[in-house]
Amino acid sequence: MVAERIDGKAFAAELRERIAQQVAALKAEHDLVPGLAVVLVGDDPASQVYVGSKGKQTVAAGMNSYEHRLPAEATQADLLALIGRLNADSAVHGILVQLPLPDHIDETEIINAIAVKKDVDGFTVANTGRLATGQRAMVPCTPLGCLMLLRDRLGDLSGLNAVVIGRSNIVGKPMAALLLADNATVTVAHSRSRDLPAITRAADIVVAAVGRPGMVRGDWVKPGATVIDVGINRTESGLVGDVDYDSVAEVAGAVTPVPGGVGPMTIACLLANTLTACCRANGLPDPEGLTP
Ligand SMILES: NC(=O)C1=CN([C@@H]2O[C@H](COP(=O)(O)OP(=O)(O)OC[C@H]3O[C@@H](n4cnc5c(N)ncnc54)[C@H](OP(=O)(O)O)[C@@H]3O)[C@@H](O)[C@H]2O)C=CC1
Ligand SMILES: Nc1nc(=O)c2c([nH]1)NC[C@@H]1CN(c3ccc(C(=O)N[C@@H](CCC(=O)O)C(=O)O)cc3)C=[N+]21
Repeated sequence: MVAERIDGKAFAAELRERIAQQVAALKAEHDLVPGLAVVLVGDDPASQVYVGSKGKQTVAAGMNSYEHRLPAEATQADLLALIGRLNADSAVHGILVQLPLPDHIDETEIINAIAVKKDVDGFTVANTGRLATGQRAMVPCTPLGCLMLLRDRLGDLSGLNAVVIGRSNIVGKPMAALLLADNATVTVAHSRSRDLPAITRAADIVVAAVGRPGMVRGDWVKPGATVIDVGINRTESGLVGDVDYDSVAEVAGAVTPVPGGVGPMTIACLLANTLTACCRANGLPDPEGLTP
């Protein structure tokens, strides 16, 4: 058996097309243009690439993009002042502070300074708590993108066994919260988990968000399972995920590639969240099909 290759790149392109149509309607009917501010501190090359493609795709969807690049030496006070200005700017509906931040910056304080309604990453403690308790939240982009791919392939997730490998605040934990809200039976594995291959072999859904190239292999996977690879690892042989694609594809029912899987969905969901934030800021209903 050869697994279906889940084409996240194509799915993301369709999603961006739908978003562009809804953005055009918002402009025509309400004279509103969603605005996304992206803050980048320092000159990390990977972050530069992401921020660049976020800006381009934001504009391509008909929204306004505001880029704020600060030097690596920027202080906590500089960043807090910038976020304060963006919070008060009515043209800005979404704010994203690219992570990681330099070591001298208190990341938690910066994230929680973002207005909850403009927190398009869903990283503030308020949105995290809202997601965990089933209240209307801004949902982190990467897990939201993974959920869309899973629902598209599997339909109703009720009762399925899902294993999330990784428990970070930005991927693993919100992924687990979304799967639980969709009535999956959720296991969260991490570096202290014992016998990970046995845990994943019981799963109908595996989401790997670890940062270890090729960790999940074919003999870790239940035949027919759906495997979502969040990992982005830069190696000598190029960009690879946390899943050993070739061996997993011999066993799984479907698997996302890297590149071309979850990554493009992350950026499309950032645009989705920016549109959602703009609608909510103006008392309009949530856009169709872009929220969980
Ligand atoms: N495609 C996309 O859009 C995105 C991709 N990424 C990528 O996803 C990956 C994960 O990112 P992120 O969540 O931020 O990473 P973190 O480093 O914050 O978290 C990694 C998690 O993996 C766990 N882990 C580490 N080693 C093992 C192991 N041997 N066995 C089991 N679990 C292990 C850690 O466990 P413990 O908690 O015990 O330390 C931790 O919970 C990275 O490759 C990152 O680049 C991230 C964001 C977006
Ligand atoms: N505040 C914040 N929010 C984030 O969402 C955030 C962040 N900080 N810091 C870094 C991580 C990582 N991340 C990715 C986005 C797109 C791709 C992506 O488009 N990847 C392409 C390949 C890109 C390439 O070739 O490098 C793909 O997988 O096909 C990957 C990773 C968002 N992150």
